[in-house]
Amino acid sequence: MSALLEVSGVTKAFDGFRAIDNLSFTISEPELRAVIGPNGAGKTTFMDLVTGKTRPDKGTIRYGEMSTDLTQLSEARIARAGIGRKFQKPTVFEAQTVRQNLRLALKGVRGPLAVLRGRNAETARIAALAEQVGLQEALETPAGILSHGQKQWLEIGMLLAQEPRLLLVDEPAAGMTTAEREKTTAMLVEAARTRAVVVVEHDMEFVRRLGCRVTVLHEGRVLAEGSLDHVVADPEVIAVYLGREGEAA
Ligand SMILES: Nc1ncnc2c1ncn2[C@@H]1O[C@H](COP(=O)(O)OP(=O)(O)OP(=O)(O)O)[C@@H](O)[C@H]1O
Repeated sequence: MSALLEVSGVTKAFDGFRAIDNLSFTISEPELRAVIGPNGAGKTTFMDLVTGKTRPDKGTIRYGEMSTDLTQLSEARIARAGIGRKFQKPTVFEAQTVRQNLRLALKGVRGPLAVLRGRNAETARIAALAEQVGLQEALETPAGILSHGQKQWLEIGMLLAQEPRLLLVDEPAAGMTTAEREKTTAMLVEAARTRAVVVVEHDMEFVRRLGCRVTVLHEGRVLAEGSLDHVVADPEVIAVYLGREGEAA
């Protein structure tokens, strides 16, 4: 395990308000990491900064062996460097089948996999991806009639087709049934065996099942980090996050 992403002293303010405030933390490769925190903690802004959608006012985001500073790269360059992002809402091509969606995703493959040629190799790769996301029985199904959970899995499959080194996933469990959540957990755990996967999630049960290191953000900074048991026992985390959720319940 070595550092793949190193966020150092990153600050981003909107109209004087610091959404990210001198944020520093590291993600290893491979690793599965959960990022949690109350509304407005800066989770989305963090992902926007890593993917180049937003530029920081200060700080660096170093990535890969060459410690490339992502804050200097365009969104397209960052994506080509192997950083994939899954937004909360699935964005699959509804009129296309699962197979066609996966085929389209493979067309955008970067690097050594671009040499993947011939129908057999492509068919095998699509079958493997479909199996990875539990859609092997649905290859000829139009994406539009998949369940919400299946659409999310298809999109995860489409991202995996791009062989990302770092995959950012925003609230994958939202709107899923319990059975779907369990399958999603297994999928993310498996994907993180060979890459870094960062999951932003509100659902604590889901985070518990991921069984990974957890980073708690609050007011744009790391409030606590460690196992879920460690962070949920932290008095500051209880005060700003768990306590608040408890009140809302
Ligand atoms: N483009 C923007 N302009 C102004 N303020 C912004 C902008 N983007 C984010 N913010 C503010 O920055 C803070 C952090 O927002 P962010 O969306 O990153 O939090 P979050 O942890 O993802 O919250 P949630 O869990 O609600 O999605 C919030 O107070 C938000 O209102």
